[in-house]
Amino acid sequence: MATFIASGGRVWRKFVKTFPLGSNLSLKRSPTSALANGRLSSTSSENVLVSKDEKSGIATVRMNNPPVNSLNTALLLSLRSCFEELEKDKSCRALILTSNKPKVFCAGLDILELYQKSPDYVGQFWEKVQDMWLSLYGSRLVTMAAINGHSPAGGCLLSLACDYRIMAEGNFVIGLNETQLDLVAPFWLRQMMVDAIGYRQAEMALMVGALYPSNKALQLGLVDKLVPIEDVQTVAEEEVKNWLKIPDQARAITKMASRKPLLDELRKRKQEDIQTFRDETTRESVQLSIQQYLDKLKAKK
Ligand SMILES: CCCCCCCCCC/C=C\CC(=O)SCCNC(=O)CCNC(=O)[C@H](O)C(C)(C)COP(=O)(O)OP(=O)(O)OC[C@H]1O[C@@H](n2cnc3c(N)ncnc32)[C@H](O)[C@@H]1OP(=O)(O)O
Repeated sequence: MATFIASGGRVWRKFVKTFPLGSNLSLKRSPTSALANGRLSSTSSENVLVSKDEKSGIATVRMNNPPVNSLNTALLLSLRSCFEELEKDKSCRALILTSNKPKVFCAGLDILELYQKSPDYVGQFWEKVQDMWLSLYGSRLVTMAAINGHSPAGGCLLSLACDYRIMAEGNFVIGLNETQLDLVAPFWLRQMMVDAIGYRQAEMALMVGALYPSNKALQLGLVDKLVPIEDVQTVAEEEVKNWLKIPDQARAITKMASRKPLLDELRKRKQEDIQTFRDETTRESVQLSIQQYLDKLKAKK
């Protein structure tokens, strides 16, 4: 269903569309955004909320998968559908990725999707991670991560796939802590880390599974800007507008020129990457580490 809503001088396109596994993509206003002056509608089952300002062509994509936006199958499918939908939309020029629940941007992969599942299941799950990443990292749009909270592991993956990262100041962490779960970040994730912070720092960070507080992440270049949490969205919108002063075509071609080798490499090695993931995550010792990690998370309370 698609309707157009005119409000406050801007035209809002609103539609609610059902994606596989019952996840929804809806275009609606965000409660805190300066771009937001459309009509608000919501249902509790929506795991991705999207608002798009037709005039500027800036879309805000809010992950809405309580409590911590862990990337389960449904959220991965919704994110991919959403990125592809915006990619096809000729009037869309930029995408801001953020969390609908401040304080946690994304807790990474849903660990339960990796625990006590069949090799086929985890293989299919991993392909959804790959496909979501291919659509975000390979996007022609300006992509901005508005990291309004913790961003470990898969949350860091999402952030690194964007063109620019703005993070909330304070006691929030970001990084690739895979080794702490006895997991090994795949080559395409490791490469993004190297590209962001350089070989030596990435090598150390990946080996020890480091999670950095936001000020250290800024110092390393893992994020590009730190702002108070309440300003993350506004500053992201301002930053996007600066980027949009550059002609889209030249910017997008330049982006593709630098990202194509890694995109092509994953496309070529997709099945091998899935096989590795299947074999490793279902290994008994890794299952035990995942179980211990889950227990640790629960015991936190
Ligand atoms: C050669 C070998 C190749 C092998 C291939 C391996 C491939 C590697 C894949 C690489 C990519 C990504 C890997 C991952 O993303 S793994 C996930 C890692 N994530 C984390 O370590 C984060 C864990 N969570 C936290 O640290 C905290 O939750 C938080 C994000 C800091 C938020 O803290 P909070 O205090 O606000 O919330 P908290 O009480 O901890 O959590 C609330 C409930 O949510 C549950 N939960 C948290 N995170 C996850 C998660 N990632 N998956 C599933 N469930 C999660 C938590 O247990 C609480 O549940 P409950 O309320 O107690 O029931």
